[in-house]
Amino acid sequence: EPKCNPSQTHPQKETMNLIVANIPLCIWFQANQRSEILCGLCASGSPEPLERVLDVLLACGEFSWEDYHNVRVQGRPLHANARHLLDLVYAKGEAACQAFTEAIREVRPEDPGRVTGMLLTRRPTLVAELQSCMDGALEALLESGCFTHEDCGDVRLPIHTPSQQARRLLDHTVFKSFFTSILVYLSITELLIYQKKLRSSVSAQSSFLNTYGGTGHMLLDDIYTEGQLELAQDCKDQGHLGLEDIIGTAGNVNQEADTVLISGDAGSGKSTLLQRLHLLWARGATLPEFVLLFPFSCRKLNSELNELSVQKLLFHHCCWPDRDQDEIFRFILDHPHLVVITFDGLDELKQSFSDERRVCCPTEPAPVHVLLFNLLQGSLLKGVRKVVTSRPEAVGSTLRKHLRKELFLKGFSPDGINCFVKKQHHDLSVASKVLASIQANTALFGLCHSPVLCWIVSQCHKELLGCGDGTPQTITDVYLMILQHFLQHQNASKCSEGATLLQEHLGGILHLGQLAFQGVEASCYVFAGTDLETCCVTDKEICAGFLTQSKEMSFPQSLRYEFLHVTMQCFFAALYIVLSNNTDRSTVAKLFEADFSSTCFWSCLSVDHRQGLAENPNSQITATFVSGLLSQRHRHLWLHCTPTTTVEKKARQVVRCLHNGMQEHFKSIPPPVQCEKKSMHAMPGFVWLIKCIYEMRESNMAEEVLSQLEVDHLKMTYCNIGPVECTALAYVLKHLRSPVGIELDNNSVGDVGVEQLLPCLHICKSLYLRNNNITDEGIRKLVAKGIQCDNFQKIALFNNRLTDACTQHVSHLLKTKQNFLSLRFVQCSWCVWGWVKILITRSSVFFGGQWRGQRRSSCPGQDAREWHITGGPVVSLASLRKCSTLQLIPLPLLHCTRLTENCITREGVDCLVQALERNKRIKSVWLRNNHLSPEEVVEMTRRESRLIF
Ligand SMILES: Nc1ncnc2c1ncn2[C@@H]1O[C@H](COP(=O)(O)OP(=O)(O)OP(=O)(O)O)[C@@H](O)[C@H]1O
Repeated sequence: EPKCNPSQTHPQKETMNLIVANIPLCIWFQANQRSEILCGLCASGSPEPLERVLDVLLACGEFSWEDYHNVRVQGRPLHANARHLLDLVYAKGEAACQAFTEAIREVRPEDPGRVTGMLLTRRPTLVAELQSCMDGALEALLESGCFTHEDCGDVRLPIHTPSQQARRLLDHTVFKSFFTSILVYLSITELLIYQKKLRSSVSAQSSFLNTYGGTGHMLLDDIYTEGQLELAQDCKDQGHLGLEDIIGTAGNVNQEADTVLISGDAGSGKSTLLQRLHLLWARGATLPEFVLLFPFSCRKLNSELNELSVQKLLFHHCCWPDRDQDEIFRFILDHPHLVVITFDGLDELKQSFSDERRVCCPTEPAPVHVLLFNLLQGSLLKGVRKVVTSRPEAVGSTLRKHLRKELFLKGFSPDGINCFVKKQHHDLSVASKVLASIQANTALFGLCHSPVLCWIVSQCHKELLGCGDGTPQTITDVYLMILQHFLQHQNASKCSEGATLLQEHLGGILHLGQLAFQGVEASCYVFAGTDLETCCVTDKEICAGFLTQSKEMSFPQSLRYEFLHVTMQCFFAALYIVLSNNTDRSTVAKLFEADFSSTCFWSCLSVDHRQGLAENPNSQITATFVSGLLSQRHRHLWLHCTPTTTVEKKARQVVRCLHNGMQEHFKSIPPPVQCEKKSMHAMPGFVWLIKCIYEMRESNMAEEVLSQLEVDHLKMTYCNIGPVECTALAYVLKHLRSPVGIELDNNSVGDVGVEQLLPCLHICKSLYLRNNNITDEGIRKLVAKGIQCDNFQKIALFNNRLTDACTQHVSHLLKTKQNFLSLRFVQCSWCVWGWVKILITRSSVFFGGQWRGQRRSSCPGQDAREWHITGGPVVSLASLRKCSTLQLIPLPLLHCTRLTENCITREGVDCLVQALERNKRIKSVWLRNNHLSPEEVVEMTRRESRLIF
């Protein structure tokens, strides 16, 4: 066996260096490195590193189950298993070696020699130290699962003296995992005590949900509902992602980077997701491999004006070690991969990300944002895993290059909405009424995909159930509902509504509005008592429900407040803009300036002031609310609050801004290249303007704004379009004068979004919905409407969640709509019979990559050769020779091996020959091992030389 001397430089580190040095992998695998890799995999005595490498190799497909079992032979010594693994990897060639090195990087095993070595060299001192903390050490080992009760009993045997017990414990540790060694190490230092303190403080901070602050406490455990978390990169078959995947290996794109980004829209649940992660870590229920977790909120970091070192930042802002600060920090520096730091709400930081100022020394003080940026880049605390959340608008390319991976949080799924409402209302009859009311209004159902809106809607169930036909349609409607809800709470005895209610509370609304407005202006979301005084916010207004006390660790003495949610702050800022006479006349215009860097308040700042400051996505949300509040539908509410002429003037300003904003986009459309269609590639700002127009819900205005849009094709790929945006798009685009192609690939349209798009299907020539999480139900609704729309002639649905069940709708569409031109499906989970059903209908159908898709999705674990494409289906394939555009035949058949071993009979080959007569593009068709006699093979080869038997 190779000798593993813990005091030497660790072989795994060497391995890493080699990988970095890019030595050809096969050479690297040859004998001279072998013993070092072996030692790296086995030095801890635990099979864990080897097993984790195997997990990665299995997951990436380099190893089959057979390989796995060949390596992991129970009862065989660990070194023998590891040797077998190396042999196998080497035998498999370069690709496997590559995957193996990646796997080692993924697993990045701790330097076990270092810790076990430390236990060895410090053995005499440890024996002495352990005697005084034996109980704590055993408790921790038992709790973590590293020791069993028998192990503890063995250590504790009464025949042993205390020093013998300590020695026994150390002896046991040598044969256990690396984590056991770490725990023993923690036990004799202050670390274990610090970890406990940190866990309990993280648990205390994350047990309750903030939004319920003013309306009663809600335990996170009782209300947490899983949201839809997806990898940003186009990862096929990624399936459902959970909390552990945030740090897990799935979707890693830059192995050298430490930072994972979770992006999502306002209210999509990013903070709540992190809160859940913190709570579960504090309980030891997730990320057990991380010894310390430090949670930060960027919103709160804004108020730290002193320069700090990283050590101070961690200890001062998260949890203060009562003793041995330096030793604990040393542990963090020495074992970075056992530590996670989370930063919630990067978009709320006053400064935008920059990698210009480098700080590499952990004791060097620097402004907090500089520390944060250096942590994210890995210049500080390299190896510590960082998880950061942000709105997508606030993430630029400079940060992206430092990301290990990016995940998108897309709010609740339809099932999630169901589950959340039931958790919110224990009375089942109320829950079902609320759900029925939400489902009856598809616009509202779309809105409820956003957790914050779902929370408001279900919080205001009385208002919701009492509003008859007038249920909320827009985001502004939902926020007006909660405004009314809280105001009515204050009016317990009186029963005023609408305009009267607002008039009665105008003073309070303006005070809170001013606070919110100034906050949005200055990217300030936490308010001190003095801020409240400046805006004359009274105690009664504080208790009205819109504000909640901030859980600020660094200012425990002084009370600080936040709005229930930042979108609530934007709503109050919008109310202030609409109702106050004290705002600048140009406020509305500035709010709508389309270019983000010159939006709103941003442009009020001098250039010097702007430098380094973050852009403010909350201005756009405020602008959306201003549009809604100034719409015709809501103007009656302000009758008694502010002169009608002022409101009308502001409304005209909004309309003008929207009009101008759209014109800017239209002007950016390049003239069409010869023979190509005129196409507009919309930016997220365009979608935002569409949402503002929808909030106003004024048909004339929408029609007028769109009258100047002359394009054949509207491309809105990667624009973060979900059901809410689809509602707005359909409302606005239905006013287009001539039919267009609408490309919505790579968004989160889903079935609910598809339903929302139906009102504009009549002006839609083609609809591209690739990669949009659409199921058969969505297709059913799309087809039902599509067959009534003359212009609708083309649909692309690659990479959705379609099964065989939807093929009947597709064939119905093809049969019913004689003018349907093109249907594009790739990577759908259809089995071959589903395809056949469509194939036998008429049309030009593009089936590129279909076989691959089937193999991956609908027949997991099966090879294409196992499909039974018998004579019947081939007849159907052949029948397609009558089609006008024969795009489909060449593609699947070009991969000719695909028809090998498919039980094809003479009848099938006959049809194939006829089809091939019309198709000269196919060079060869492999038909080996089908159901043909030797005579039939000879005959067919004579008839068609491209057939290979
Ligand atoms: N997974 C969830 N389960 C239950 N409720 C949730 C969940 N996610 C969000 N919510 C509700 O929605 C509210 C807003 O969510 P959260 O603050 O997490 O969104 P966010 O994406 O961080 O928003 P922002 O970007 O504006 O900070 C929460 O306070 C909570 O009431």
